[in-house]
Amino acid sequence: MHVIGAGGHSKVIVDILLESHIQINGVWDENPDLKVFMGYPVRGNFDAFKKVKTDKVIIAIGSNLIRKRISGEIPENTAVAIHPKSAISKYSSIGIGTVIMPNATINAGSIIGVYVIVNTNSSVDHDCNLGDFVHISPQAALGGNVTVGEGTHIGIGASVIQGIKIGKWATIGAGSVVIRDVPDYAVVVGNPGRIIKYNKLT
Ligand SMILES: CC(=O)SCCNC(=O)CCNC(=O)[C@H](O)C(C)(C)COP(=O)(O)OP(=O)(O)OC[C@H]1O[C@@H](n2cnc3c(N)ncnc32)[C@H](O)[C@@H]1OP(=O)(O)O
Repeated sequence: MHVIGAGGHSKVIVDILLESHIQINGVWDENPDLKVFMGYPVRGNFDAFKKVKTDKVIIAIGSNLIRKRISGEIPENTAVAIHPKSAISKYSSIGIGTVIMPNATINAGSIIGVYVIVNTNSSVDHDCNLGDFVHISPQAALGGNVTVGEGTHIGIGASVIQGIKIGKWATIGAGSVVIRDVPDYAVVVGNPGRIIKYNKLT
C-alpha cells in the first residue's frame, strides 16, 4: 500500500495498515526534506507518486478539501483502511478511500461515502448517511438517521441528536451539541449549537 501524506493523521493510518497486516510500499509527501516516516521511505512528492500508477493507495490527509482534490488525481477503486478494533455493522456500507480508526462504531443501515474519516472512538449510529470527504472527529457521536453533507467536519466530542440533517462543507465545533438542522457551509458551536459564521472554501 502507498500512503499519501506524512503528518499526524498519516501516523494513525500507518498503524491501521500494520494492524491489518498490509504491507507499506512507500510514503509520499510534499516536504522534500522528509526522507523517512515511521521507518518507511518517503519516496517523493505527489507528482512523483502519480507515475507509479497503482490503486493500492490511501490518502492520509486530514483536510477534507485537500483529500477531495487529490482523490480526483488518483486511480479509482482505491483501498480503505479499517482498524480491526472498530465495530462496523455488516448492514452498513463504506466507500472507497475511507478510513475507520480504532474503536469507532458504525451501526446498521448507515451509508458512509468515499474518502471519509471516521475517527477514534466516534460513533455513527443506525441509518446515518455520511457524504463524501466527511470527517467525524474522535469521540463525536451521531444519533440515528443523521445526514452529513459532503466535506463537513464534525469536531471532536460533538454530539448530533437523531434525525438531524447537516449540509455540505459545514463545521461543527468541538464539543458542540447539534439539535437543529445545519445549512451548507455553516460553522456551528456550543450547546445548543448555534451558527457563528459560514465557511468559505478556498
Ligand atoms: C485527531 C484530531 O486531532 S481530529 C481534529 C479535531 N479537531 C476539532 O474538532 C477542531 C474543531 N474546531 C473548533 O471547534 C474550532 O474552534 C471552530 C472551527 C469551531 C472555530 O474555529 P475558528 O474559526 O478559528 O473560530 P474562533 O476560535 O475565532 O472562535 C470564534 C468564536 O467561537 C467560539 N468557539 C470556537 N470554537 C468553539 C467550540 N468548539 N465551542 C464553543 N465555542 C467555540 C470562540 O470562543 C469564539 O467566541 P467569541 O467570538 O465570543 O470569542
